[in-house]
Amino acid sequence: MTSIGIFGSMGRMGLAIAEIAPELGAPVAGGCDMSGDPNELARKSDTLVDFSAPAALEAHLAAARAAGTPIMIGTTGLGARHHAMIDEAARDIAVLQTGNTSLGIGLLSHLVREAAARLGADWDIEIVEMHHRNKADAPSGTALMLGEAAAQGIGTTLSEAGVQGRAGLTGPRAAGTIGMAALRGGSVVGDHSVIFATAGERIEFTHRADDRAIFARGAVRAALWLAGRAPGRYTMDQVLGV
Ligand SMILES: NC(=O)C1=CN([C@@H]2O[C@H](COP(=O)(O)OP(=O)(O)OC[C@H]3O[C@@H](n4cnc5c(N)ncnc54)[C@H](OP(=O)(O)O)[C@@H]3O)[C@@H](O)[C@H]2O)C=CC1
Ligand SMILES: O=C(O)C1=N[C@H](C(=O)O)C[C@H](O)C1
Repeated sequence: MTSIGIFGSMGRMGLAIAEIAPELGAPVAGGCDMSGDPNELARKSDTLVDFSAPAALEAHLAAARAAGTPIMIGTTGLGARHHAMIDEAARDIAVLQTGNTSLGIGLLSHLVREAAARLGADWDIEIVEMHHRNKADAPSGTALMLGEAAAQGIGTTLSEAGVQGRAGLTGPRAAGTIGMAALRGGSVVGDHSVIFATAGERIEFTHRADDRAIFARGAVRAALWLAGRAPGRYTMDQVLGV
């Protein structure tokens, strides 16, 4: 049996993963949070998941690398610096990072890319997400993934086309942009809508997460899939086969 070590084990996601992993045949080797030794956890685990915070990523990757243990990273709010660290670690171990481990979002990313490519330049693209009041980062990692998929569909990148929130005298909407808005409140697990709007009609793709179990299941599946893989950076598409 392949054992899983959990970085961020006492958090919302860490607890959900600890509950689901044994049901999927993976015993939990242990967990680690602000206190605890990442190196010890990496050594005693066959595969790792990280649902903690960007500030912890460097230490978690170093521990995984030193132990030669694959790692699935679900933490969001990562910047270019963090992605460079992940690329570097992927030279020595199998690594997968994604802002959303659910099957629904895996499929939705493809649908959004396809819709953006087929609808063409006269359709405006807007992304709205809502999460619980305790979420630390905005926009969500998922919104950024969906934004990147839409940007690919229209032949650009999110850093070129993205517009984060709007306020004040913004003037008319600039053509070819992808607007993003983040709402926070209550206990919302995670809602994402991608809206395609043109004169006289609108298409809306919405995914609603009702339970963190969907993320936990995907994370465990990905971590098990990574076990025994050659070093490299893998994607959730490869795990889900969507
Ligand atoms: N990819 C996906 O599918 C999903 C990704 N996420 C992402 O996962 C992350 C965690 O979410 P969630 O579980 O809701 O958050 P929580 O705040 O509930 O949990 C975070 C955990 O990480 C630990 N932690 C925080 N900072 C550090 C640090 N510097 N070093 C070590 N451990 C640390 C916390 O420990 P302590 O209690 O000691 O502070 C806590 O156990 C977020 O980035 C979130 O966006 C969430 C859901 C799905
Ligand atoms: O913090 C959360 O809760 C979630 N974070 C991920 C994100 O940033 O997209 C995934 C999910 O939406 C829940």
